[in-house]
Amino acid sequence: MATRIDGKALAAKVKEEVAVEAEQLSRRPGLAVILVGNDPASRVYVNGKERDCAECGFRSFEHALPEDTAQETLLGLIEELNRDPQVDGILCQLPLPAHLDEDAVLNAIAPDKDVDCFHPYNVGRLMIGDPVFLPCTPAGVMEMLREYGISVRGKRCVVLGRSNIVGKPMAMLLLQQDGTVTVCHSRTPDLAAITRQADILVSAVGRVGLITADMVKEGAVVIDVAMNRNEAGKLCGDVDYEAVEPRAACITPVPGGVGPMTRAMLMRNILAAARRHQAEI
Ligand SMILES: Nc1nc2c(c(=O)[nH]1)N[C@@H](CN(C=O)c1ccc(C(=O)N[C@@H](CCC(=O)O)C(=O)O)cc1)CN2
Repeated sequence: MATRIDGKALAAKVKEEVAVEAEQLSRRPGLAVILVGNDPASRVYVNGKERDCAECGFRSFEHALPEDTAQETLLGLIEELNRDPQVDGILCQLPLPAHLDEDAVLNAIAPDKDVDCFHPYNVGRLMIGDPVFLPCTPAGVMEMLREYGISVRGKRCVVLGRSNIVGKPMAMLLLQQDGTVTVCHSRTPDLAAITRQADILVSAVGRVGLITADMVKEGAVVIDVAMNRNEAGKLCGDVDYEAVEPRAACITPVPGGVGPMTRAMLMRNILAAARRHQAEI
């Protein structure tokens, strides 16, 4: 039977640590959250982040904008928040409505307030191994591996998905801890032949039931980053949990795995931003 990696419990522990450290600061850290439009899932995630902020003793400033918000309006708000000394971190909830230029929006956030670690400057710093912030979802995965005593060094790591938010930075963090990393994507032929070699398998594709038992090596660590809804509308990842669990050494559930860790790592980044801002004054 595999060890179930409990992201919910670990996230609670991380947030408690962040709250204790935040008490040492001379000013409460502040997060500005921008939500454009009416996507119900985004509303749930934003509410969750605001709750996390309260638990950690942070302030949160919500900016909910209508679906038809113009690009210039959004960029104007970000400029204001970049200058606001009460705001340590700025987060623009994704996805944005289709008429908005996501790259231009993310690039407008000041790198020292970019607690999602999406700005090209911060992505570059991550690439060269000198990060300002760690990207929340991949950092959450690394924290889970560390907490459960899973060393990456010398391991064959396979990452499924090549998004800028998860797949690419995930591969980079595994590489920086001396993993031998392969990134697979929609054009990868014979996916199963590669996933079967993985000591650590990270799936971030977004397809229900993608990872079946025959694709997993006996004793592998299986990390499911995806958040899908199955036919019954139930939240699930890419991994067929019931089938894969008996083959794995360790496995993350969905929900209760990587998702809560993403939020906890965001709190760490806000704390780090606030510390830096307060040291500058
Ligand atoms: N600006 C950002 N936008 C988005 C990000 C992000 O990191 N920054 N990631 C995702 C959504 N996301 C955070 O924003 C996120 C999604 C889900 C969870 C989570 O805790 N999931 C729970 C289940 C929640 C539920 O019941 O619906 C779990 O897995 O247990 C956290 C963060 C896209 N946008």
